[in-house]
Amino acid sequence: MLNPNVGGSGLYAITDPQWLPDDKSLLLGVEAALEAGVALVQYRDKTATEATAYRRARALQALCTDYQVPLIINDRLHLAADLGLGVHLGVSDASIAQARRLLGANALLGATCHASLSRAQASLQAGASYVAFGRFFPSQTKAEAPPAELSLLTQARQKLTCPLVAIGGLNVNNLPQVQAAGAHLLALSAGIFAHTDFSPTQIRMQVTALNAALRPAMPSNVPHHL
Ligand SMILES: Cc1ncc(COP(=O)(O)OP(=O)(O)O)c(N)n1
Ligand SMILES: Cc1ncsc1CCOP(=O)(O)O
Ligand SMILES: [Mg+2]
Repeated sequence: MLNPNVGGSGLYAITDPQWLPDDKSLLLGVEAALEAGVALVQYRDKTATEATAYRRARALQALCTDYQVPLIINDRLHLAADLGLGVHLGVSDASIAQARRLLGANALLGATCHASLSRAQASLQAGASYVAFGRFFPSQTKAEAPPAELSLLTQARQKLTCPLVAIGGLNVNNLPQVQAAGAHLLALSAGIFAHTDFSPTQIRMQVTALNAALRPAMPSNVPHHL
């Protein structure tokens, strides 16, 4: 279920060790985002060892459970399986079909589709719960991510009935146009967590400002699949 605080169309907070480098900043940062209202959290950490990733994911799982917000693991399918969590997979990761088999019918499975509607359709056929397009703007977190045009979201909205995630360089200024183009979920990493001096207060204020920039969801905007 999506967080009712954000009415079914909301923020998807993605962690990154660039912005949240240790256990303490990760947990305080994500808790601040949860307090201010995010619909989904993704634990994305390319550099942690398996043991560290397990410890951090376990702690995030407890935190997200308290706030009744789903936690999704990036890339690490077996970690997701060990903890009974969902997973987000890209073109170079494990396949959606394999993840669906391993994680079962109820797991949240996200698929990166860059700028490809046909990849989105194939991912949904294979069992994805949502599809993610982008990057739509230059990203500090992942500068090399392939670009996509906002009109793709409008086309996807006409062709697909699943929740649509937009990612890449989103911020309080461009959020309204990304939502207006058709995104249900707005995925941000730097736009939530990157600050010169780490501060949960800043993160809380940032998420509050992002939510204020979002138009309330109309009933037809609410994705029913999450
Ligand atoms: C919500 C969301 N969308 C896209 C991505 C990117 O996934 P991927 O292409 O596998 O790249 P990495 O994140 O693994 O670098 C994502 N993580 N989340
Ligand atoms: C993982 C990923 N995939 C495409 S852009 C991106 C990073 C998103 O982070 P930011 O919101 O900081 O651009
Ligand atoms: Mg990946």
